[in-house]
Amino acid sequence: MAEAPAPTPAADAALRFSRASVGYAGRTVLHGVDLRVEPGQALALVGPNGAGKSTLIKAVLGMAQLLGGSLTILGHPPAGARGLAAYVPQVDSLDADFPVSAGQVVLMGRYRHSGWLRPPGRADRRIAAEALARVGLADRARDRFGLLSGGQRQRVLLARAIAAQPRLLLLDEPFNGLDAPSQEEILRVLADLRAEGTALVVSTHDLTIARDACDTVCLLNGRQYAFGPAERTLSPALLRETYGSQAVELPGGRTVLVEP
Ligand SMILES: Nc1ncnc2c1ncn2[C@@H]1O[C@H](COP(=O)(O)OP(=O)(O)OP(=O)(O)O)[C@@H](O)[C@H]1O
Repeated sequence: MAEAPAPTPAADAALRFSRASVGYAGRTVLHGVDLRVEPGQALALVGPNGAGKSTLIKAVLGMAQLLGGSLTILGHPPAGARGLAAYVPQVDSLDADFPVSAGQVVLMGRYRHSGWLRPPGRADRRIAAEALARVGLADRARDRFGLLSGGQRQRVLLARAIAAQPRLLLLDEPFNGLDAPSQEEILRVLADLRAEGTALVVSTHDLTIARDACDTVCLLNGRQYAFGPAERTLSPALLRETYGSQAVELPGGRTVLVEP
């Protein structure tokens, strides 16, 4: 009798939260997080200010505490996932006066490969130069980072993360205050990275980007309100539940977010 084939173990998700609570100094700021992102998929984190979007991203990076449940990155806990994930911070969270060139910022993305004490080698410099070219800024390597436009600085930060060659890329409001060309350039690069199998987590207030550029959406406001395909999750009813009166439904069924 032919032997039954051994069951194939399910491939590890790029990111998985199971009934997770996260916070700081023992205090939970976000609970009930249950989601999964597959390689090559993009997840949008959507919720009002203070909802916990950045905290969820920081938990993946080991910068916020996991206070309950579980969290794995390609099957590893955050402490064992060094090098698998890279982070693109909000551009206005960085000191623009920091006296470094755009090329030097991107090269920082290679330090986890070369180590902080060893100077980056030729291969590191080539990978960093390719990353800068990928975001359309090959000719700006020598420009001072702080003198670039906000959109260009955001693209340099994306290049720094790409240079780290991550399997999971986390972006904290990458489109905030960006000019249209920079936004389009970033969306194009993100689509290419997904096609190569990189998983993305993007926090955003932009419902159009969440719907058009992401497969799944997680609605957050101190807890997870919904997680699932973008077209189902971005419904007027779920947005109103998450945002309260900040979510306004327009004639035609479109929902927009307004400041309180
Ligand atoms: N380092 C920290 N220590 C303690 N509490 C923090 C820390 N960072 C954020 N918080 C708190 O955690 C909660 C969630 O904040 P978080 O920055 O994750 O929200 P967010 O959804 O990213 O908001 P925004 O859209 O305004 O960036 C807030 O109440 C905030 O005050």
